Amino acid sequence: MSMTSTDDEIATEQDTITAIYKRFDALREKADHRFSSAIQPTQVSTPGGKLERNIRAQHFSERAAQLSAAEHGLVIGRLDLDHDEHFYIGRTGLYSEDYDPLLIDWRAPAATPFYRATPMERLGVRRRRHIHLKGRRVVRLDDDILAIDELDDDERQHLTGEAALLSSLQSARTGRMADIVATIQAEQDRIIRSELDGILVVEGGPGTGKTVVALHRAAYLLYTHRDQLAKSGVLVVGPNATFLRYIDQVLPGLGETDVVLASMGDLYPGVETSRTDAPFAAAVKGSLRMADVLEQAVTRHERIPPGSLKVTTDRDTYLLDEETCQRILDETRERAERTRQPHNRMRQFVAKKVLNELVRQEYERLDSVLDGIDIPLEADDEEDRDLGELIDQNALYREFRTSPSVREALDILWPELTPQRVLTDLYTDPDFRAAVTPQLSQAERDALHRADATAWTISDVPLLDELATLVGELDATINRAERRRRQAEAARSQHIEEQRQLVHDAYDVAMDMAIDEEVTMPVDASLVLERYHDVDDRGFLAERARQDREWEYGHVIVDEAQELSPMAWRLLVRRCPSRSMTAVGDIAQTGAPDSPGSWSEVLDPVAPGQWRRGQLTVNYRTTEQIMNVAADVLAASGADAVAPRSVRPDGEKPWAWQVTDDELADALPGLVREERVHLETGTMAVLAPRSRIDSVLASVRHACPEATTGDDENVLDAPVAVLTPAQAKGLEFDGTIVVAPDEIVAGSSRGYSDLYVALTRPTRRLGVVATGPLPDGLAHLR
Ligand SMILES: Nc1ncnc2c1ncn2[C@@H]1O[C@H](COP(=O)(O)OP(=O)(O)OP(=O)(O)O)[C@@H](O)[C@H]1O
Repeated sequence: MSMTSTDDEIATEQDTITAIYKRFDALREKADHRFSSAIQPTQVSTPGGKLERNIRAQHFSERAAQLSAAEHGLVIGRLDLDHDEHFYIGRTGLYSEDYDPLLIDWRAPAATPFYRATPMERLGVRRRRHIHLKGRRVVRLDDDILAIDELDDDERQHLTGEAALLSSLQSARTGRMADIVATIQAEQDRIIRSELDGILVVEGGPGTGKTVVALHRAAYLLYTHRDQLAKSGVLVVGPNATFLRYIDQVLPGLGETDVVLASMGDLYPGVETSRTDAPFAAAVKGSLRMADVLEQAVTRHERIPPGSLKVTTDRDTYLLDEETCQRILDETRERAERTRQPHNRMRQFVAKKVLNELVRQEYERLDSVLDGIDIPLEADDEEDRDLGELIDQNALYREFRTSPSVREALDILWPELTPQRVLTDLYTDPDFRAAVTPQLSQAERDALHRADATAWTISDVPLLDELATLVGELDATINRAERRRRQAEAARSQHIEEQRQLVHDAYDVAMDMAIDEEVTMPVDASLVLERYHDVDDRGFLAERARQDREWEYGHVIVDEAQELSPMAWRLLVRRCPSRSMTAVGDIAQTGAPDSPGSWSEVLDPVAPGQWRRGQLTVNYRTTEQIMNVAADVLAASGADAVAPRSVRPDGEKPWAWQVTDDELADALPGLVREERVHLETGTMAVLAPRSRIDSVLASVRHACPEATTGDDENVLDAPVAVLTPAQAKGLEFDGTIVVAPDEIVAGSSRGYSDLYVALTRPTRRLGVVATGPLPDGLAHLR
């Protein structure tokens, strides 16, 4: 076996690749064709016929999209096994016309050795070959020979080892994250294929692939647990909109579309925000104590007015004294607790109690008027023959129920609440706030104050969501939903026969699809039915999930998870009660001053005993030279964490430049120009403390007029991005200049973490421009 990619070998592989693409084209054409015929107007008007058409249209459009996503770099490599067997690994699985496997999907169990086999643990692999394609042309082969004992000396000298990985890491960045299916490393593969259940916390320093691995895990889980996840979808939560744009091509590129990408500010339907609070206010809002505060804030709206509550109707005026009100509230709360009903749901119950009381009082009044008639004490007493004959009790109830005065009384005792209203009261009314926050200090209480209560922030989203579960839907919404449910129920029973027919049809469609795609596994008809049945009414899964606060996802992936507050975790667990989650993060990169110091602090309260850890130890982004600088800063910060080891020895020397404050504006354009010359085509960022962003942008624009800041949604496409370290979190650039590192450190109690984040963004070149003393750890750069 030879390890060099001779022209002969390339030519041989080219023949195979050409044959695979030929088959691929045929399948793609078939999917396109099936899609076109599925969307043809049809004569069939039965529900079964429409269903079949919908299923076909959506299925084949998805299949066509999946195939189209797989076209670029369709074949990843080849595994040569013991006993002269071999097969090809690709972005999707393909069968020949005779049902022989042509290409194994990278997520299939059979592909695992491609990522995990090592010379020490060969897993039956003799050679792993990475096939590099340009379009459909084979341009290079990189071989890892694992059966080293069988090699002669000459062959050993040609060992290419990690050539494929290194060439991928050294390529210039585009401003968008790319997939890594060709070069997933063994420790990453273990995390990607880790079981679905429970919360997997993936820890790892900067650049260890936490984000990219989490996204490949989503693709793997959707492939492996399709039946479970296709119905419920996967939610990926990232820190901000720029980050989501940075990663949004990865999953579609892997053929997966049933994924919702959102930041915390998007997770409460109807409120979309990227506004942040001051760090102290954010810390108070994120604290677990807010769960109690919100509960008290809701209870506080259930009020007993001092004195008596007066109800005036056309008939008379009635008084509900304090004792009666108290009894009604006590009984309601007791029932709410027993039946676990939210506040708004109990309003009907309160109304019933109030009406009973009014009817009782009316009977009493009539008793005195109709002297001599035997009046019962309880209005709903069935024994009440004499009075019952005189009064239409139902009419009396109706009369009270529709009285504006009764409604007003109810609004005092048990008002209908919205999450927005409760939070507004908490933020704007100091007396209300003081009453419901006995567990907060005065400073914490004051931090909650806000003049414009509806200027919702990211930290408000978990609070609104928590309140939504405490108050429940409004009556009107419930009634609407109830009406809809009843109509649907009626429609369902009417069409029971048609429904049976649908299942029948779905089964036929499922079988057809199995045959069309030459898959040997039968497709599950009930899954087909569930997945596509209401396509017409409610749109695709991701859209439906995004709009529904009560949607329960099959799996949730959380990036930069170290930044999430305990209240945010409570929201996420509500979105995924099964707690099947992947949380990736690095405590050493935490920016928020009060954020948790350990994973157990945040996860034990929401998922005790249900979470486990995975570790990534190797940095694939940053060169060794740059990582050494970052590691010094990490050590100087006194953090326990150890910086990850870099696999890239190919780096250029980081530099530091000292200027005075006055010189900075003049110096920056020259430095930026020089860096861009070094980088040639690569991407670049200038990272600065928030207070300097405007002035830095102004001077960078002298060198590069298209430079822009993190507030611009096109920042990832700009040749130079001017960002704060917080905005740069999770992103990467070929070159980075860090401005005023001492101010970044002094900016918050987590300033060293921010500097560590800033220093670990570049893939190739790092420069530091200081206007003050260089912080510990950077001193020797000068
Ligand atoms: N196996 C791999 N093959 C090729 N590239 C890889 C591999 N693993 C990681 N990378 C690349 O390394 C870079 C860093 O990955 P990623 O952003 O996922 O790291 P991270 O751990 O999330 O970093 P940070 O915590 O700093 O945001 C990305 O460009 C990613 O594509």
